[in-house]
Amino acid sequence: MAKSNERKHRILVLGGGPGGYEAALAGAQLGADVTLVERAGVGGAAVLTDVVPSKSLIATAGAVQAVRDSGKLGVQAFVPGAHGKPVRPEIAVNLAAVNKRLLAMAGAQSVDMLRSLEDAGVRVVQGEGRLDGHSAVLVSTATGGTDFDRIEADTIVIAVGASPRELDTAKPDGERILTWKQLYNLPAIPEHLVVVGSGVTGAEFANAYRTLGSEVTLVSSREQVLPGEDPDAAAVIEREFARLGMHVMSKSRASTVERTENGVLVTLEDGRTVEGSHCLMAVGSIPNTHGLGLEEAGVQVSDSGHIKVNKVARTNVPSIYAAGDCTDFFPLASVASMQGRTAIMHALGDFVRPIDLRNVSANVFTYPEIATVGWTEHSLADATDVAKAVSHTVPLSLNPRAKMIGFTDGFVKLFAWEASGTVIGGVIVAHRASELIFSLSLAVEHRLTVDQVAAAFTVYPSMTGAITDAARALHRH
Ligand SMILES: Cc1cc2nc3c(=O)[nH]c(=O)nc-3n(C[C@H](O)[C@H](O)[C@H](O)COP(=O)(O)OP(=O)(O)OC[C@H]3O[C@@H](n4cnc5c(N)ncnc54)[C@H](O)[C@@H]3O)c2cc1C
Ligand SMILES: NC(=O)c1ccc[n+]([C@@H]2O[C@H](COP(=O)([O-])OP(=O)(O)OC[C@H]3O[C@@H](n4cnc5c(N)ncnc54)[C@H](O)[C@@H]3O)[C@@H](O)[C@H]2O)c1
Repeated sequence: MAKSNERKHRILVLGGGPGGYEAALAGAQLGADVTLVERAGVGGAAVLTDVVPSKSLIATAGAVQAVRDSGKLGVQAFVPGAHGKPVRPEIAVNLAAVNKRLLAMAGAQSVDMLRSLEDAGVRVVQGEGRLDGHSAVLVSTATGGTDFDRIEADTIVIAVGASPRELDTAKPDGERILTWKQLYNLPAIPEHLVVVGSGVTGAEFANAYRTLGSEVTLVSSREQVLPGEDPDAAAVIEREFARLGMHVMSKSRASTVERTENGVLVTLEDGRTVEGSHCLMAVGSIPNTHGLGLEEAGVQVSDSGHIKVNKVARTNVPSIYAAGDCTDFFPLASVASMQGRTAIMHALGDFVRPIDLRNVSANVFTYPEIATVGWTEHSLADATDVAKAVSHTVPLSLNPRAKMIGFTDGFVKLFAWEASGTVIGGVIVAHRASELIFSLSLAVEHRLTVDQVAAAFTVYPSMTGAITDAARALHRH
């Protein structure tokens, strides 16, 4: 903490998403003089267009799915039809109301976060920032607009996020050909949504819109959807997509997407075509680092434009740190926040723990969800100089709680070093897996052994029972 006659450490944060927000709060907490420059709204893309709206839409899809699934538990809904014959009521989703709800929620969360920053003493400047050397930022009204401020700082944290990647041959028009940021203007459920890209974004939206009532075609460039995920988990999701009646076109790349009179025409590289009413482009993101003055400031970026940072979020320029999707770390809100906080702790000489990407937990919000932490099947297969690992999978069809509540599609898979029994990773495919993975995150972070995990009590009956079952199965004499 600075004494009253000392000049405070000046921190300038560029971008108010999870990375920048957390950096600014940490700086204020440690007594620094903090300014945050944000061009759109505090909370960033995470709150305004990406995580919050998408997970709220998915919550609505989950409610629809729960009503549909309730039949399995003996719940029936009938209304009297013609001649008193009972008929099943249809589920109707009012997308305009859903979108209104989620955009209002995102806006309110952004305002709450702005207030928290201001209450903490952070100065928030609305404008577009770019570096002016390695210890100042120029702020303008917009890209190419009028500069109205120049702010000097001892430490700069760049947390400018990323934007949807656009293909020249499939330009989004905001009406029929859409990025995920433009989905929330849809007045009604699209009749037939063609989703291009089967990464996490594509899979989550394809699942949600299918459940909400759209016909959905998923154009997937790979053999299996969700190529970055555990192959057994991706297989469960593919089965679920098939059960939902989604058309998944594997090993198919879209080459062009065009408007037709009433919809869209997607042409694949092999010449096949798919017609739909709308197309969602989910082909990845590009970092918002162009035109930021990084090169002039001497900051190293990768070929893809991501800022290179170390485990304490520092770039090669000592006064400049970077956090979140604009860096070469994992593009997750949780990682962005951790990097933002770590950057400030390091810059101000506080206790800092380098970020270990190996321990990050993540979740794909499909139905069922896929939650992961630590080493995966892919990373173990790619690593050459590591000890031998073992794994055990418990299908949820064997778990009493899963059977009772009717969610048996999924499993718990645990990875451990064979010699020591240390838990090194896990995959949970289950309803609300995101809420179950934390116990495995603790085990991985604190290097618990399978026997230590197995020794903890779980509630009977519970889904977490499958975690201790898997740990018990990995016991070595
Ligand atoms: C559809 C979708 C769903 C997702 N769901 C999840 C999820 O469930 N969980 C999860 O952990 N992650 C999720 N992610 C990833 C998550 O959104 C990102 O990892 C997160 O937003 C990164 O935070 P950030 O701070 O780096 O950037 P952002 O949230 O992108 O914020 C960057 C901010 O910087 C501002 N900015 C940019 N350039 C400038 C400039 N020159 N001057 C001033 N301000 C500027 C922007 O306006 C923006 O507000 C999802 C991503 C997508 C696309
Ligand atoms: N639940 C979450 O936490 C969540 C949700 C969404 C995104 N994210 C984050 O965002 C990251 C990026 O995910 P993403 O899905 O947006 O991008 P991605 O880059 O992971 O996936 C894009 C996919 O599109 C495919 N593709 C590219 N061009 C294509 C074409 N012409 N035709 C067909 N397919 C094509 C690529 O092969 C790739 O599989 C994730 O790794 C994750 O970290 C997280």
